[in-house]
Amino acid sequence: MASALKNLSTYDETNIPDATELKFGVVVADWNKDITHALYEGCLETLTKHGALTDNIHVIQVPGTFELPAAARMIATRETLDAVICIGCVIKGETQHDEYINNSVAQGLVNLSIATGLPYIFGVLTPNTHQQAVDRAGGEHGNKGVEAAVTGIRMGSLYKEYGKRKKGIGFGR
Ligand SMILES: Nc1c(NC[C@H](O)[C@H](O)[C@H](O)CO)[nH]c(=O)[nH]c1=O
Ligand SMILES: CC(=O)[C@@H](O)COP(=O)(O)O
Repeated sequence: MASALKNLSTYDETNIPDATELKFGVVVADWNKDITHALYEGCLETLTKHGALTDNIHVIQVPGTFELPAAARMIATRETLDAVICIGCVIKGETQHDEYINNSVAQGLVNLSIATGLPYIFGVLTPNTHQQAVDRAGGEHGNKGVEAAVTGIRMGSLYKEYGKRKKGIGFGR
């Protein structure tokens, strides 16, 4: 459903687990900093609103959206996490460069999620114009960072419950 029809900041708050025990990685791209920092603020505010502790939110910055999967994997290797939220904004230019970035990052994060079991959240805007990005980074269509945080909490809670093998049974954490 288009963001114009479903505000990105609107969600059922009765269907959100408590995040107090959850640990998050948050990776933020520097490109389009005005947008990505607004997304990050929305994400952080939502995580803490639902109980996440700031000590359990590990934040790193990368040059661009294309670098999100690699950095997400790095932080997931260094820290014991329940979800990794990736934040970026790729604005269409004159060439197809945006498509290569967006498709690669989306596939890369899905591959990481499936291969490791740990949830990697695609908090990336892929607008045609800067205004479309503004509208989705706290503007008239809400904040994609809020949506990414809600997804991270829900998926992180599932991972904590179901994603880790019981000790002594097979591989994995
Ligand atoms: N044009 C945008 C980029 N481009 C940079 C790439 O993400 C990457 O850093 C570069 O290709 C080197 O690997 N990145 C964004 O996040 N947003 C853009 O609009
Ligand atoms: C999506 C991008 O990397 C963008 O800056 C590239 O712009 P262009 O396609 O005009 O080179």
